[in-house]
Amino acid sequence: MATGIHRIKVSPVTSAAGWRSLGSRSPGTNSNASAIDAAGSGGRAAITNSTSHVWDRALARDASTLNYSCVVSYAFRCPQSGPDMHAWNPPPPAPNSLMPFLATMASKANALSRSQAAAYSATRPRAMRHQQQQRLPQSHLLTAPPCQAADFGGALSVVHPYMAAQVLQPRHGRMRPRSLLVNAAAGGSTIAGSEANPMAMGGGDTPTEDDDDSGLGSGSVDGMGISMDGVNRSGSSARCHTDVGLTTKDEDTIASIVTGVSHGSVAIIRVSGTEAVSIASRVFRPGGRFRFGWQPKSHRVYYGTAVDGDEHLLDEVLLIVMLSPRSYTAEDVVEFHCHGGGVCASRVLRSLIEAGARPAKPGEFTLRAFLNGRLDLAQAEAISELIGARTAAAADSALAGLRGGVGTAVTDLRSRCLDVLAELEARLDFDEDLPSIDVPELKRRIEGIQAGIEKALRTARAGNLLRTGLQVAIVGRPNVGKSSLLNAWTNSDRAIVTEIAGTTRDVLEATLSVGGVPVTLLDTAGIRQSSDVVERIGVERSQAAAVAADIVIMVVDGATGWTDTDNDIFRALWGDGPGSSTCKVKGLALLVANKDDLRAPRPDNGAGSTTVDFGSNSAAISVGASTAHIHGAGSGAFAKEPPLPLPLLARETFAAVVRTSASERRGLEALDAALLKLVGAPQLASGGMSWSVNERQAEALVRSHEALMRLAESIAADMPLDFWTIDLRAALLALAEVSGDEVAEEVLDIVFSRFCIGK
Ligand SMILES: Nc1nc2c(ncn2[C@@H]2O[C@H](COP(=O)(O)OP(=O)(O)OP(=O)(O)O)[C@@H](O)[C@H]2O)c(=O)[nH]1
Ligand SMILES: [Mg+2]
Repeated sequence: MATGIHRIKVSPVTSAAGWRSLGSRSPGTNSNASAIDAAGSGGRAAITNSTSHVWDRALARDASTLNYSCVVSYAFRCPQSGPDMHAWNPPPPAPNSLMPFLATMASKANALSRSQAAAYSATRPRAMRHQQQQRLPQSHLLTAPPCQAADFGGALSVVHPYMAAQVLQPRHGRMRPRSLLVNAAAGGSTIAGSEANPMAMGGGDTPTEDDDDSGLGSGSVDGMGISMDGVNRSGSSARCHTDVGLTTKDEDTIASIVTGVSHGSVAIIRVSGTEAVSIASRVFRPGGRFRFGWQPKSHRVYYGTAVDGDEHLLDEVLLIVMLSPRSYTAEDVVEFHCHGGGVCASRVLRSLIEAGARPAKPGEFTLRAFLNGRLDLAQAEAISELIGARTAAAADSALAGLRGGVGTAVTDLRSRCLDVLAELEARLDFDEDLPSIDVPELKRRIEGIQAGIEKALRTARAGNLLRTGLQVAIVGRPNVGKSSLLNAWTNSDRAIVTEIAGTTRDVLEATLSVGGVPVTLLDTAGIRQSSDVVERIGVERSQAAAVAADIVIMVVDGATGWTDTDNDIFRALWGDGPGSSTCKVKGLALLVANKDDLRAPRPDNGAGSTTVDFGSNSAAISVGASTAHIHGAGSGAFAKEPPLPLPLLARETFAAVVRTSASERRGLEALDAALLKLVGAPQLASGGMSWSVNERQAEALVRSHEALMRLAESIAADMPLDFWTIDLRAALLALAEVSGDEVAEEVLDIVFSRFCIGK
């Protein structure tokens, strides 16, 4: 018994470090600690033996279940009568400040129809089996009148999270990680609720006057990761914090320049936190009619000046106030729009820091947005990707993620998993009451979820290509037209081109977008034996570039064909072919036969055409309206004699031969197509794409998929139901990591450390 709450803290699905970070706060110093203390010690101590059993088991069960359903269960009883009055030690802001919240929950619960209630009636946890005699009908459970203080007391029970999730839908955005689940069942009244999105309580993106005045949405409950902040309504809308307990969210007001450091005409400084307005007021001097008195209103722009502590003028500025929760961080935010160029913004920022703000750490604004429930983790990552996007397709993909693409897909998969879990749990709890499980149907549902995961995983490759791009090294002997090809492909004069062999000495970079994939082209020095020290170093660098590249394009002179020198270069790089111990190149390989314009016309293949012959694994595709053709081929070699006679090893190494004329800018479309086909992303060529999962998300999805595979094995082996639920919960947990509903502090650190300062 002594482990009630603490057992939850170290439950296998919850970051132990996360809970420790909450629990380590000294009791009484803040509402978190008070609430935990009340529930963890005082509350437990006050419960009678028989009820304690229910309490303890129910909490322990729900701690694991709820974690999977974005809900942290926090059952409590209010000190309405008897010794429970003393259970809250020290008395937290509850119950009075909790009442408006509970009233909201009750009215939401009341809104749920009886039929829905009946549908979920079987989902109550096993703990309630012990209460069957006193069990309230579900309709009663959900049609309790709005809560009054007197309604609390009596036996405790916990409502199944699945039902709780149905009871409360956030008005904005998605369900958030930390939720409240309260069910004080006795004396005829029951409240069931789950605080999902803090926005749902205190308003969201667009709070209405009603929201501000109702008093119902003002509180947030802080305990077990749920905030119970006092609400300051002086001029601002409700402030709702959800401390996820994973990364400690400090209460500092932070400031940073959020625009780039390069010279622009405007620089923006963002200040975020509870003191944002007061700190900004110490620096900002309003002009015009506000000169003699200024009470900032949300989402208004004010003109004025910024000053330092000695009232020295620093800059003329525009000030935008965005009060919580209608801001990027969901905190009070003030932005200073200064003159660009660095100096003005730096001086204003310094003044803000002297006035009490703290410099923001990298990614801290977005971290706060995540912690405050403004974004899920996948959306936060999408912001970082959007900022770093190098092509329009990459930006499109990041935008799709930012608008909830990944999160929505994963939420759907999770809710399907939860449906299955609820059914299994119900069989565990009420096996005598319910029909047995339809195993073939269950298998079908699990396969459906697996298919959904696989579909999400299929986006990973294209997403990765868009995010990281490709390094493509162009190698070959001198004078074959490598630099000319780079210039033609990038439509630039980046590289020096002369008829002198050995013109390029160093590795030269140029970027381009190939069907939306960001490509970094590396032009290299022509590879040959040389007594010239500088050229020798250049050749070494060429080889090093080829070794490190994702794709190596070897250029030969298409008019003269494959020569002995080409063969030497090929052997130096690929040795006895890919996979052999002598092969240095790790990436994929393409062969370009340049100077196609100089090639003598052949009866079967006019000089104006460009032919791409793929080796193994390629199907016939046509490349737009160009004259290029890509032929399917047999295994491991060109199906028919390629347009360029090659030794067998070369045929097996290069996935395709592309004929180009750099000087006439021909064959470049075919080169694009060959490159995209080589990396398996021809669909990107059509431009734009939907969301994609990143590496971290893909890894979690793979774990979820594996857990479902284990579940399928458990079913096939006719293992007990308990085993099935273990695997299903593991699958759910992995899915929760994608959106950040359950995520370790270290993961958050890694994700947000990738951001730059000011984001
Ligand atoms: N006719 C014709 N000439 C080309 C073509 N591509 C390049 N050339 C010419 O070939 C010569 C060498 O071109 P570069 O691009 O400098 O060749 P490179 O492979 O970079 O040579 P190095 O830098 O010395 O290794 C120049 O005179 C180009 O004008 C082509 O497609 N057709
Ligand atoms: Mg060159």
